[in-house]
Amino acid sequence: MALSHQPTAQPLLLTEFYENNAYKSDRAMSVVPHVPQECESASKPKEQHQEEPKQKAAKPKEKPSSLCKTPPTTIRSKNNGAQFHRGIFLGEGGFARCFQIQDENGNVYAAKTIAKASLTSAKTRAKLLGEIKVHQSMDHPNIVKFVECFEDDVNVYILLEVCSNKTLMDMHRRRKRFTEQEARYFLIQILGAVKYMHGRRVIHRDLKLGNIFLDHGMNIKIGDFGLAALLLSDTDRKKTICGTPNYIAPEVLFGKEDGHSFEVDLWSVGIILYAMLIGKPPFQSKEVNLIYKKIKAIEYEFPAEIKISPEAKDLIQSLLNKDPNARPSLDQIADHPFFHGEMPSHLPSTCLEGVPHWKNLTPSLSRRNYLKLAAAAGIGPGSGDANPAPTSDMDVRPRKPAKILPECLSPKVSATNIRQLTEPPKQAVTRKLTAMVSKIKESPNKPPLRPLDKNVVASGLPHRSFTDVPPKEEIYLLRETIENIGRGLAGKGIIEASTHKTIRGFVSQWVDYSNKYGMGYQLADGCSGVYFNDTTSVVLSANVRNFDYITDSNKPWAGQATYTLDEAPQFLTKKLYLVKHFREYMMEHLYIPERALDHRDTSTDGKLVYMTDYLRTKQAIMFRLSTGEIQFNFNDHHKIVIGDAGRRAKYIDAARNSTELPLTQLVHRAKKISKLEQMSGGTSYDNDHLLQRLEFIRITLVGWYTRVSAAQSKV
Ligand SMILES: Nc1ncnc2c1ncn2[C@@H]1O[C@H](COP(=O)(O)OP(=O)(O)OP(=O)(O)O)[C@@H](O)[C@H]1O
Repeated sequence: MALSHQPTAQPLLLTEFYENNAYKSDRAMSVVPHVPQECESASKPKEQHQEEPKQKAAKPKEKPSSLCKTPPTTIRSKNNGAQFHRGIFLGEGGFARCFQIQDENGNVYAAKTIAKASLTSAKTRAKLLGEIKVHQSMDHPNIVKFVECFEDDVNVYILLEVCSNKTLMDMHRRRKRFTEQEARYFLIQILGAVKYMHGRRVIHRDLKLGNIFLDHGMNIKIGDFGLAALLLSDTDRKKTICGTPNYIAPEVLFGKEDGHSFEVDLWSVGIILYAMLIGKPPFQSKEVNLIYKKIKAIEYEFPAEIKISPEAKDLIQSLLNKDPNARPSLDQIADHPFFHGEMPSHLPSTCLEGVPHWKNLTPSLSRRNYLKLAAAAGIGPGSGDANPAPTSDMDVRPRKPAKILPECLSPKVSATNIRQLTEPPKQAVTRKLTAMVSKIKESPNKPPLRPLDKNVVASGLPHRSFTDVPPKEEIYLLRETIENIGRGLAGKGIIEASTHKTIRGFVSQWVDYSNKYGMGYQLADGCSGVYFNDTTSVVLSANVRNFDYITDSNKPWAGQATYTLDEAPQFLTKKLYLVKHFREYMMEHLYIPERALDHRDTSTDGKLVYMTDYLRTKQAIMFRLSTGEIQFNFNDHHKIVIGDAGRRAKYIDAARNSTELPLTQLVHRAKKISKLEQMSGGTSYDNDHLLQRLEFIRITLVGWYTRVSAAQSKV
């Protein structure tokens, strides 16, 4: 029976099982066990800018997250029977693995997945329940949205909004330092979120670059409430020593008697600002005990070689004050002269990779941007008192209606129960196959998403030449399977289920220089591009006046920014040069009159079409385009483009005769030709091998789908 958690008249109490009790989880080293007052414990941190130096560990312990196996493609909630389609792997922490997940309405979420096998202790379960309850009660534009949580036989899933640009830590690793404009932009949103939390009496206690996520629009989303604490009253103090060494406030480490309160988050904000501008946290050291010694003595410096404004220095110094009560309040921080500097209205996703440049950020425009951002985050002028305390218990109860929480988190569940729950059902594989087959029989229009060809599943690569005639029993599945794979890939965010009913993109020429740079191509609309080996792309418009730069080209969260050639950022000089070079080469050596084919201009929505992936096999080369279309160029110059998630096809024969039609019709035509071939004694009727080509496409897509799935589940 599911355990229902009704809101009670009591304030939400974050389970404090670890108060005065060292928390021994390996989880991301966010908790420092038994930090001695004089810091005698020593351990070896990571070499560079580590957020989480290693604890003193007598024997290496497996991370609880390693118990979390990749969930099945279709996840069924035990709570209400809802089904979700599992997508790509997003990341791993100490406790959880995170996957993209899609519900039946097509909504995509990040599913923080925790293996039930890692929840054998009552403390761990209580801790997770605490995290869920606190996070569930949060509703702020700069806090990761909590959607719901549920369980299946093996895992607990926490559904969150997807933060497609990962964390500030990931961006920091690539960039090393941020500009003051970026730091200002991020900081105002962080302050707004922290003010909101504190207003609801929640201390985060683990604010750090790695727990600050970025959504697709480069907006801050604070996440991971695993160490959050709720203060029950104004005089309530917390005494647990917890946090991440580089970010931990002195009163947490050394104020055991007095405990700590909201101000620990302000300290972490100071560390975050320093790290964003200087490139590493202020007290970083190779030894954890040295970090603590430096924190105790507030021993840090501003390296002379790194230029930062006196306002930034002043703000950092005021936040890194040993006396928690002397630290400025959140609204005072937002009012600091540091925020009088240049403030952009938004950040382009290209700043994930390189230093952005702004033109004309005048003081009045910056002020307007600041006011707008501050208002949206609920901080700064006119946003009310700093840290408004809730006046009644109501304020700290979950906002959302009562939810059914995972049964396995009930205090009544024992470790043995959990183990029983997590044991894999016997003969699961056989059952899955049987179910798959009967599903095909019962519902020929809705075959399952799994590949059907066992050899392909095993090798992940096509194993047949397209001139082989496919076995009869496979033919009837052809259309359904292509459509199906299309849908599967669309579900994984790999191709779009297009709203365009016609095929738009078409690669007219290509040059494979992937041993050094990448795949160069020219599209039928006259644009030229290179898919670089680092998965970024640059596409040049047909008139060679502007270009688009794409990060993570092969990912659903690819970032695309447009520049004119005159304003090309410096970090793109080399890539731009290569694109022009490839273009000239293709124009000079490869020009073939493919453009005579009737292709529409694909760049009408302002963004240029680009290649998102490619695959070469012995018989064909396959290109995937940002329009969601997949093009197959066979070695004998026949081409087939599959679009609209497998519902539409364009067929171009060797003489460049082009036909575009629903895939069903192409399959029908192919079957007819095949029949005629058989009637004419098995010899080729028109040399098109159309059915075989489609079968080749099906198998390649199956193989590709399998490889992508395997790569995404490689954990
Ligand atoms: N909302 C999200 N959107 C995108 N990716 C996410 C999201 N939440 C988590 N991730 C990814 O999953 C990883 C693990 O998540 P998270 O850090 O919350 O797990 P954890 O085990 O609780 O972490 P920790 O060890 O810090 O306690 C993150 O580092 C990130 O890469």
